[in-house]
Amino acid sequence: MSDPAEHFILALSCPNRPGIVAAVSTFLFEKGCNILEAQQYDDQESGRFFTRIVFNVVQGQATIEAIRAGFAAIADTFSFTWTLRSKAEKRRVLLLASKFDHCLADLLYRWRIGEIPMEVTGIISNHPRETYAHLDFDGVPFHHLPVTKDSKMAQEAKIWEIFQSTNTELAVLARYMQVLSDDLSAKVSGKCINIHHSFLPGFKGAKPYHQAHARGVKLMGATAHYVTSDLDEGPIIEQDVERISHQDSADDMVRKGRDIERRVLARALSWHLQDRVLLAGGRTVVFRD
Ligand SMILES: Nc1nc2c(c(=O)[nH]1)N[C@@H](CN(C=O)c1ccc(C(=O)N[C@@H](CCC(=O)O)C(=O)O)cc1)CN2
Repeated sequence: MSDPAEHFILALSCPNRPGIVAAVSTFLFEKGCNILEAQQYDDQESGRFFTRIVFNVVQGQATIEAIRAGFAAIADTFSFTWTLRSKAEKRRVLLLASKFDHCLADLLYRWRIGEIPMEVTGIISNHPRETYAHLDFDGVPFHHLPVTKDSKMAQEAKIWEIFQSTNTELAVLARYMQVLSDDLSAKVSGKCINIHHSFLPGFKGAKPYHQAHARGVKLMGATAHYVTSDLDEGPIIEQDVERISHQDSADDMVRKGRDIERRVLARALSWHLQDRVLLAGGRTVVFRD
């Protein structure tokens, strides 16, 4: 029997129609489950329904495996795209970074203090370990994978080999400054989050702060999005901005930008790991905490 203290997260989307909530809630009730949280959204534009339900088992002997097996029948009936997992399950995350380490350092700190529960399967960088001399990688394998135009395919093959061999579920580009090929982007589709250092759509590419400064913007920001083969075009998960002025130099913007990038990426990663982010075509539905 499942321990009532263990909470489970059901996240699903499907073509919208009457009876979805009734079918799901009745199934959970009949399995002795109690709904603890429920958020839902009807997307009129796409005609799709989205919901995230947190529940525990309070009556009967149902195990999560039995609940999963029983739910599959309903999922077929309603054409659900769904996930069901224990809230206690730590997802396996691979971190990638380049020269700038502020997002990597921030995620490692939040992980070590337990703010973001996850298993860090490794750190990959196209720069050597010395680049992060002041960071604590204790217990985390570090992979220095330099890359050039000629070695890109071979380097990406190593990234994918590490992703697969470590049973990684999510890659995080924590200011990893190499554009992933169409092939690798397809392989990690929906399983790779990038932090872009501007408020998209805005200044794309490797140097958005300098573009923003030259343009004289009064607001600057950062964007966390799923990675697709279209550079900086993936479904947006989270964004934030800060007001700046004519007194802010490009370097000031880079400094202020670090803080925005850190908090936006941490929020996006945390929500993804809690199954709060559901893909909706080229967009996302985010059931924030
Ligand atoms: N397939 C994708 N790959 C990556 C994305 C993405 O959206 N789709 N985002 C980037 C991150 N990024 C901006 O957020 C970015 C990084 C790097 C570049 C770029 O032009 N890089 C040059 C090399 C630069 C260098 O060596 O310093 C290049 O790759 O030729 C643009 C945008 C991560 N990958």
